[in-house]
Amino acid sequence: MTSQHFDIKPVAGRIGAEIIGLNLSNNLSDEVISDIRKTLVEYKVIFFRGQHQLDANGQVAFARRFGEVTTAHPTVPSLPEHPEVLDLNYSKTTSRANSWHTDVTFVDRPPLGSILRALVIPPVGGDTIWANSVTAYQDLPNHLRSLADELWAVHSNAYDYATGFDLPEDVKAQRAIFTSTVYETLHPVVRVHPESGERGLFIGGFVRQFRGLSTTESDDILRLFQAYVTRPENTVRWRWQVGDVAFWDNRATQHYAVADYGNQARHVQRVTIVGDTPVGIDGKQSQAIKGDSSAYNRREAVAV
Ligand SMILES: O=C(O)CCC(=O)C(=O)O
Ligand SMILES: [Fe+2]
Repeated sequence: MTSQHFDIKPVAGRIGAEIIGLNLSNNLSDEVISDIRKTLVEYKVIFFRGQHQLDANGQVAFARRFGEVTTAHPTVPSLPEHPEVLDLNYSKTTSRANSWHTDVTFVDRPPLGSILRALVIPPVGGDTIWANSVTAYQDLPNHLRSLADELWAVHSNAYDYATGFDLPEDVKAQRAIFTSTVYETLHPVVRVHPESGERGLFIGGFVRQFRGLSTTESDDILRLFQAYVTRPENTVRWRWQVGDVAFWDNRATQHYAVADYGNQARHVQRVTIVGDTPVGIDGKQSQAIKGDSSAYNRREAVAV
C-alpha cells in the first residue's frame, strides 16, 4: 500500500505502520480517509505522531468518518460533554487493561476499531502492544488450522468488572445494570475479515469456552492458540508520546496495555467505531446467546 496523500512507515515486520504527513484536526478529503482505511486494513494498527491540535471534538469527528461511533458506557467514565469519548485516566485507578484481548467481543457486533489519543504518558513505560491475528492463523500448522477452522467460541462479559474508575452517579447506575447482565455471543474462531477477506483467529480475553469441548480442553486449546497470536513476531509495541494517536482494527488484532509504570500518571482517551457481525469461513454469522447487544452498541461500550 502506498498513498499519494501521506507516507507509510512500517514499525514492525508483520503489524503496525506510522502514517506521516497528516494533521488529523484538518478536514480530510474522502480520498485521504479511504487511503487511511486501506492502510488500517493492511497494517492492522496505524499510528500518527504529534497530533497536538487534535482535541476530543476532532477525535470524534475523525472517528465518524469510518462509521457510527459508540456512545456512553457502563464501566468507564466518558467526558461529560462528549459521551463518545472514553476518558481512560489510569492515574486515578488501579485498573489496567493488561491482559490480551480484542475489545467487547461478548456482543454480536464487536467494534470495528478504536482510536486512542495520548494526553499524559509516563517518562518510561505504559506502552501498548498489538498482535496480528491473521499472521497468527497463518503460523498455525495445518492440523491446528483445521481444528481452528471447525471451532466456535462462546465469548462472555461474565468476569471481574472491578475497574476502579471513579464513576459519576449516572454511570454507576449503568454499571450496576451492565454487571448484572450477562452478554454472551457465539463467534467463529476463524473470522473472515469483511474488507480484506483475510482469515484470522478471532479469540482473546473474553472467550469463555469453545463449543462442544470441556472447560479443561477448552482452556488448553485457547492457551495454545493465544500463544500463536501473542508470539513476538506477530506483535508491535508502541512507545507513546503525548500527542500520539493509535487506530486499531479490532477485527484482526488483540492488544495489551503494559502496566509497568507504577503510580505515575497515564491518561488516554478512546473513541470506538461500531463494527459488523463476524462471519466464519463457512459463511455463518455470529449469534447472540444472552443479552441485548443491539442496546449495548447503541448506548454502551466498555474499555477493555
Ligand atoms: O490504555 C491503552 O493503551 C489501551 C487500553 C485498552 O485496552 C483499550 O482502550 O481498549
Ligand atoms: Fe482494549
